[in-house]
Amino acid sequence: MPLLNLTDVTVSYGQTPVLFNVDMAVEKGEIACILGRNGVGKTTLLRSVIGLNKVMSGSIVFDADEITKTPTYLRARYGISFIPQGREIIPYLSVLDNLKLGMTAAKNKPKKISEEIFEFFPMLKQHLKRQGGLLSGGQQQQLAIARGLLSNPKIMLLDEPTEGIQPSIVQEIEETLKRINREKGITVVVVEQKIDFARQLAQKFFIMEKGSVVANGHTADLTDALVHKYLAV
Ligand SMILES: Nc1ncnc2c1ncn2[C@@H]1O[C@H](COP(=O)(O)OP(=O)(O)OP(=O)(O)O)[C@@H](O)[C@H]1O
Repeated sequence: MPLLNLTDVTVSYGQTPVLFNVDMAVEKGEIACILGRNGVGKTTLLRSVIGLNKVMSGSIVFDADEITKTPTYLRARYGISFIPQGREIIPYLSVLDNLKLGMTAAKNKPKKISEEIFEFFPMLKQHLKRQGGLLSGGQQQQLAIARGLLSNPKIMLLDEPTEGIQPSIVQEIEETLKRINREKGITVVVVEQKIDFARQLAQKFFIMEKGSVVANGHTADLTDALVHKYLAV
């Protein structure tokens, strides 16, 4: 059984439907990417999985539990972590306090930040007392991923983690996500615009167009023809 399974999911903003009959299955331990041009519904899809957008019809099953109507804070406790577009670091809180926010979402709330976090993100240890808003974009993205990891998730959903970030940090983020996946067995779903990053990171892809999944498969089969048809601008 897939870890995350969306069946026939439809989502609207007011009267305007944005996702139509979306089917998507992500297996435990895999890294999947969701691709598509601007405005096709990728963010809405991730927000629906964590419960920030209401599903009008269809079902979302996570780790054998039906969660379609489950409130967001419970989905977080079940093990879904969402790292939003734009990172949403609290600018006036210290790096340490931003990290602690992640722990509040966990099921068994840890008492302190485990050293493991700094093995994945050594940079954060040097900046614990700094205000989150003073970090660079790339550092804030790493803080957002670390905060997401502190909720002790089974799956991490990341919305455009490389947006506006310099290439060397993009590379670092790719390697860290692979390590988190490999060493902790955490399933990863990434919405991405950078095709090369997606190809290198993920084993599986889903392409969306106009609110529907129109192609999916192994990233080895993400051909230039598919990229040209659905992703080229
Ligand atoms: N809060 C909202 N109210 C109304 N419509 C919205 C809202 N948020 C998004 N939309 C619309 O829903 C559609 C899907 O948007 P969404 O942000 O999910 O797409 P996306 O693929 O993530 O785009 P991008 O790559 O630009 O982030 C778009 O037509 C967008 O204008």
